[in-house]
Amino acid sequence: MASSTLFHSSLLPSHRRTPKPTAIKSAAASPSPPPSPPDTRQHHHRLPEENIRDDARRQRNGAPTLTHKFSAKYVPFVKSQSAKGKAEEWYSLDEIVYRSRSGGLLDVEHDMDALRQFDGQYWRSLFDSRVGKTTWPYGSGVWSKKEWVLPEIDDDDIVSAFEGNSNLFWAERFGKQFLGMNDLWVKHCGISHTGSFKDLGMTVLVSQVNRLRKMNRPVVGVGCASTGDTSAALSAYCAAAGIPSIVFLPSNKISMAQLVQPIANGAFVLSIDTDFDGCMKLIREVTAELPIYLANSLNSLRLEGQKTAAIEILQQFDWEVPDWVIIPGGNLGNVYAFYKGFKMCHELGLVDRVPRLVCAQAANANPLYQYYKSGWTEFKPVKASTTLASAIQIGDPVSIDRAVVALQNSNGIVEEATEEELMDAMAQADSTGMFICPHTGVALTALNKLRGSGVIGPTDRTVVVSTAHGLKFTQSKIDYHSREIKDMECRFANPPVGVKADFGAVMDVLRTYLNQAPRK
Ligand SMILES: Cc1ncc(COP(=O)(O)O)c(C=O)c1O
Ligand SMILES: N[C@@H](CCOP(=O)(O)O)C(=O)O
Repeated sequence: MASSTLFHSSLLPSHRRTPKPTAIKSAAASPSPPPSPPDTRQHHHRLPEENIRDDARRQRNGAPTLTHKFSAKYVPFVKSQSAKGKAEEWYSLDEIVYRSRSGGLLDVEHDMDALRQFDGQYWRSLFDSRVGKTTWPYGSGVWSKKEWVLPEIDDDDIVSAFEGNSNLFWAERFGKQFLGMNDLWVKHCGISHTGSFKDLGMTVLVSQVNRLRKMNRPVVGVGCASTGDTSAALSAYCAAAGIPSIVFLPSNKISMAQLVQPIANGAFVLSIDTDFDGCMKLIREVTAELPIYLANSLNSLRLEGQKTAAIEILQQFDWEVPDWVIIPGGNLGNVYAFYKGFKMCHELGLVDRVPRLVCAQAANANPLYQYYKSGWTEFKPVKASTTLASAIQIGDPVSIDRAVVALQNSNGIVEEATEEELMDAMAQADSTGMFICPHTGVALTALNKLRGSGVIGPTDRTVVVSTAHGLKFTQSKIDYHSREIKDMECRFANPPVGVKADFGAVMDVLRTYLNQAPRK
């Protein structure tokens, strides 16, 4: 599935458009510029054996020495952001560590003072200058923000499929017809190399593993537990770099399209007779014993890549902040990644606020929703029941604390969707030209409910994050359109009509159809 970049600013109401930034902060005010993108125009006489990495290397060698250094490190994740101070406990990103001394989560902390030496206009212009190029590694939507992601990694160590730069789709008809909205957008993170947003995080994690292996650190392979998308991304990026990957999958709980991805990419696939939470427990135990690097979002490196989708949304709106961003949640790393991306843009002066976040869960796997409804008083993991949104069938999310920070600091909301609601929402969206996954159906249901209650207004600029490609979940669509889902009316089913190979019979069904078909 090819990634595409569509900037729809010309479609926006004119009051929503802002002029493109032109100048960067004056040299006198800045100590020294961060790396700017290589000018590939000088290098169209590439030797036959050379490639884009060579172009980038040559460009670096000719560049003036940079006195300015950006850096990042692991620090313990703190729930109360106001309690954030100078962390006494920290780790280099070259260490293999997933938990703080007290057993809590870690976070990647950037040297914000160094980044702050450059103003928001500078960063906006730098990021904008890299969009749509093939320059290594900036052709990737993730690595086009390299200074904010993994500033210290050598470009040669990066493993990238030029992920990101995904389409921000103006859902004109869906918004108008089903929600009475005129400014609804769908960020298609699933139109990506392996068909989900996981590519954004995996390029970062596998690149860092590549670096660690070159440094002779003990990493024999990379492993994850998965509901199908993390495993697909992990196996593809590892295969590209020649690194062994090991995936733990709950048997019979992921789609066929997802299962075949790691198999085809040469991963060592374990199909385990448990659910995702059981696989997650096992991979944590295994990675504590063996030199297998943990690739789930418990590993905070992943979120550094995933946060770039938030930055990209702002960029695609010419750095205007949408009112709402709605994200389906399972293991709950992504909602925090979005928050982090928005917060960095705010703190570094690219935008003036963060949008309100909504996290949407399947009612059959809703521990965050229940926690939210309790007024954040009591978190209880649940036993997740079967849901057609199978990638978020998770009852004990590892990033629960991160999600709470993201929601509390963005005046956020948590919503839930029943099986019927999420499938109907998916079918309605598909009927307007999309082809979304059931998880995006969960997010659209949340939007529907918040529109219904008036919390989201008709003109609010709203972005729904679509997390995976619909082609990964065709069986659920087939079952819906065949009305073969137990206890579900399948109101918007559109089954094919069987007809004899006979002109009269074909004409009869066409006449009936044309008499009933809605006219525009
Ligand atoms: C397609 C899809 N959507 C949404 C999610 C939820 O993301 P997170 O686990 O970061 O909450 C996942 C994975 O969990 C997923 O694979
Ligand atoms: N949906 C995920 C579940 C695991 O999430 P992760 O972000 O912690 O890796 C998957 O596809 O496996």
